[in-house]
Amino acid sequence: MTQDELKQAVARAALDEIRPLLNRDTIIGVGTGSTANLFIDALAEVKHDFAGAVASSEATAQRLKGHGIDVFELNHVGTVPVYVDGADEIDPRLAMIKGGGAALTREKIVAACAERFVCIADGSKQVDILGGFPLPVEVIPMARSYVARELVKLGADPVYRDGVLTDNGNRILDCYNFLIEDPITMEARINAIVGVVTNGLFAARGADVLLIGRENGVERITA
Ligand SMILES: O=C(CO)[C@H](O)[C@H](O)COP(=O)(O)O
Repeated sequence: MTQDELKQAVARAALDEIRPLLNRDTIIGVGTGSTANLFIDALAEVKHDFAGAVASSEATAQRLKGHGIDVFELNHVGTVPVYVDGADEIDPRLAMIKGGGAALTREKIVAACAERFVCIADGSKQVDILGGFPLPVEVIPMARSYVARELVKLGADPVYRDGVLTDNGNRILDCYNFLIEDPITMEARINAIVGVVTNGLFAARGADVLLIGRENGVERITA
């Protein structure tokens, strides 16, 4: 199976996972990226069975609206019963690196407002230790150099993601050569640097359910 087929399989499995939660008042939290896009396409098939969605990025909002799914502002919704999103890496405790698509801050906000986080990923995303994928850090533009120097002190090799502006008008530093033994502690340490908006470690609030796509089918793992 190709990586796209594995992503397709987990997107459909996510629809089955959330189907029992759907009623005409249900608002779903929806993530960003190629796997989340396939989930949105699957969700469109049942769009008359729920109220709408909260989007974790402008791109996701556009895709949802393109399917005729209503998009709600998070401030008007409060909590959502479930948030479905992909990941760049996920470890055995279901801590993740996210933000390859630069949507990490809004993703983390919607995830924080969700009762359950369902992560959908192909098998290539599963790792023992996070950090093979460069950890994204969203920074206030004027703090970029300062934050980079602080990240070096933590052991990372930060690289400015040239030409990328987040939906929040900020910049991204990607931390290379940075294996993360203790994701909960590192998430907090990076977030404590002045000028950091947030980082792509989703560890304090990781996934509750992982639907992982492999050659022999989709495996469901709970935290
Ligand atoms: O965090 C993300 C975007 O900011 C995505 O969830 C992550 O990059 C995975 O993307 P894909 O499903 O395309 O592999």
